Amino acid sequence: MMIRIENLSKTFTLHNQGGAVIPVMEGAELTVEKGECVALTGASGAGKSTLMRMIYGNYLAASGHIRVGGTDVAAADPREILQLRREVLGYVSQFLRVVPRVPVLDVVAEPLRTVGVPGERARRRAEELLRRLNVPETLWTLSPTTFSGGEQQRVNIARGFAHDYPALLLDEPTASLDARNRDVVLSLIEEAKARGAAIVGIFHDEAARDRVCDRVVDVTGFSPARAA
Ligand SMILES: Nc1ncnc2c1ncn2[C@@H]1O[C@H](COP(=O)(O)OP(=O)(O)OP(=O)(O)O)[C@@H](O)[C@H]1O
Repeated sequence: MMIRIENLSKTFTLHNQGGAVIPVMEGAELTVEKGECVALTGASGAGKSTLMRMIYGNYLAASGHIRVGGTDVAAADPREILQLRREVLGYVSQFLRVVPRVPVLDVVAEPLRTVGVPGERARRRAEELLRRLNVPETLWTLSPTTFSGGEQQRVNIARGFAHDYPALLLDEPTASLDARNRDVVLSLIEEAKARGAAIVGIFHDEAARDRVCDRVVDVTGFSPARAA
């Protein structure tokens, strides 16, 4: 088991609405084995993004456990969460957070450098991913600030797959990609599974979901309304 969520609950406190406390999740349970990819489903507002943010440690849990490898994210301090994100838990978001003036090659190689991979090897891995994702070589030395949406997304994916994270969160990884690059991303996901990564993702692209996901979990089942 790589990711195990136990009896997880979440409330939001609306400070601008008299401190109203809204329960959004209750008693959530989810286990993702090594090499398994689980898709979160449920209508808009059901809580897919909230669950992903909780696993990544962005949102605090009201109670319960979120075990990723040997760390309980629900109880970890910020330093432990940062270490987990560097080494164990990757997150491919929908959008690249562009750092001004950092060239594409460094953006992609950075997660590898952070875990101690030597410069030359990190650069070769970055080049390999950029080539596979059809990012033209003429762009590699530029900052992605001015890139198109699809180009930025491909840089983002290359960065997210540079280090072989044991656990991965994918937020609509094929959104805004053409058929050819969509296929490359699905292959990267399949390769990550084959080397044993545990993956949780949101896939609105149903054909993509059917191809790479082993299981679908509807987060509607985690909503407190059901228990009430
Ligand atoms: N920071 C927040 N403060 C208050 N309420 C929030 C916050 N984030 C999410 N919510 C509420 O929690 C519920 C779940 O939202 P979430 O974004 O997780 O849904 P989702 O399933 O990802 O939806 P979508 O498919 O539209 O992205 C919604 O009712 C939303 O309004």
